[in-house]
Amino acid sequence: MAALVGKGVRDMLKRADFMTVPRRQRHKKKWAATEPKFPASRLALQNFDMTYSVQFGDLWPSIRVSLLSEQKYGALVNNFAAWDRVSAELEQLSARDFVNEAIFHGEPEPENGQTAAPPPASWACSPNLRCFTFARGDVSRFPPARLGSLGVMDYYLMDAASLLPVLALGLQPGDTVLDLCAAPGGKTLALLQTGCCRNLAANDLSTSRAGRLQKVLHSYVPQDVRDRNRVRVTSWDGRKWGELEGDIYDRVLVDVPCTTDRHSLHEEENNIFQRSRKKERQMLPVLQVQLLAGSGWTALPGVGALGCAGQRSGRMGAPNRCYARASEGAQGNRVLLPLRLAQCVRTGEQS
Ligand SMILES: C[S@@+](CC[C@H](N)C(=O)[O-])C[C@H]1O[C@@H](n2cnc3c(N)ncnc32)[C@H](O)[C@@H]1O
Repeated sequence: MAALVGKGVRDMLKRADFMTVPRRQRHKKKWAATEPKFPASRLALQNFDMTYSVQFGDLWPSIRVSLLSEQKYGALVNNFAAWDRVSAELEQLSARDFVNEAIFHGEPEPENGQTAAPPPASWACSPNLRCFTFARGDVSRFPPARLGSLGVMDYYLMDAASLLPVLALGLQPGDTVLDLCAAPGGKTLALLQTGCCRNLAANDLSTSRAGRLQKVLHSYVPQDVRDRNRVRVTSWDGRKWGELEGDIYDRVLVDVPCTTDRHSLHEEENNIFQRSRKKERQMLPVLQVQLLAGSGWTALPGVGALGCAGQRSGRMGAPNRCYARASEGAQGNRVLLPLRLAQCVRTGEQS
């Protein structure tokens, strides 16, 4: 019928149709058209259901529950405080040091009768990290950290899974370390706790976030240790780090910006799944790869993970992953570790 009616008539009909609509309804219609279809947090969940159900398979429902539940913290013991007293106090709360348990008392019990995969022969964990968590199903909270007798805070509350990249980096005494995307500083602090850093460069593009990182360092690390470890905080664009300093570090942690999944599921404010941030979200994998490249990462034949990060770009948004690069031994072998949420599940904690 549209083909039979001339343009002038169609315009007239449109105008007539418009004029028959009462004023209030007209206004309502316009408002409804500009309103987002659903909240960013719902869009986030939809995205995660599509992406992660494929990536994590049977594990996804339990990860989903944990992401939707209240965050459960781990208490990273500050070795620059009276760590033995702090550990004892945390034990009194019935919390357990999951790092110590995993390293010295073997792998956690495999679930559903599955056999736990043996750790790779080359696996070397960063030493001296102590992080307490409450047992599965125990939703107790840690009291806020306090200033200890040595003038620094007792422990740092963080997502226990955030410790995994630091453990996986396998720091050795005397290492020079770069933390390329460091703020607000949980992992930087953990790197210092190992006691292995001869030099630590902590960088973050955002000056305000780098300021938060400085505050964390001041609250947790004594001045002489900061001086001794030559901790340097910068606010450069990590994509250009290679041009500025070249490849001079033994260990590099690149904790790339990501879809901050828990935040995206719980908060509308500053949510990367807002429609206005679609482009930014789609570009995240590109930024992640640029940061990896900027850190001096060179893709080796057979290392597919770097490509993966790029391929997963637009459709679903960026995968939430931390990448750690470590040079190993004289051959300079590099490992790229896509640390997935599944690993948090293996620690027996909610991520
Ligand atoms: C996942 S957060 C890092 C969290 C931090 N590692 C921690 O454990 O507390 C990613 C960080 O990357 C920073 N960032 C984004 N683009 C960057 C760039 N081009 N160069 C350096 N840092 C960047 C963001 O400001 C953000 O603080």
